[in-house]
Amino acid sequence: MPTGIAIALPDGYAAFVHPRSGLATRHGLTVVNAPGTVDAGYRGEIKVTLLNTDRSEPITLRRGDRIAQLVVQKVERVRFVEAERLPGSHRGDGGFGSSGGFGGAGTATP
Ligand SMILES: O=c1ccn([C@H]2C[C@H](O)[C@@H](COP(=O)(O)OP(=O)(O)OP(=O)(O)O)O2)c(=O)[nH]1
Repeated sequence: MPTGIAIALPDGYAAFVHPRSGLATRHGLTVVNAPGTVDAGYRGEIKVTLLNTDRSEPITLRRGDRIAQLVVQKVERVRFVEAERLPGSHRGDGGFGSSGGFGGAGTATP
């Protein structure tokens, strides 16, 4: 969805295109690539990749509708350093779902 908006962010910042909770909750409308990343050097039009997840109800959008929200944040520049091993942590290498927290069928954890 075109927005008609172009911005020039200072170096060291990025903007993130987030869905709006109200549209998501009431209409199932979300942003596919949420959050969309707008790089500091980008000078084109900001576009919003909307997805209507409601398979039964179409949604009509009109010019001026507030379809997303833009969050501007400072971002760190990092330098990666190769290491033989990483410092320990409570989680360790436990991956997706390893910390529990929901009672999916047959996967209950104490
Ligand atoms: O929701 C979004 C996400 C990105 N952009 C614009 C700004 C961003 O700077 C540019 C590229 O986005 P991104 O870096 O996510 O794209 P990519 O798929 O990694 O390709 P590339 O960086 O090669 O363009 O597209 C939008 O307008 N809306």
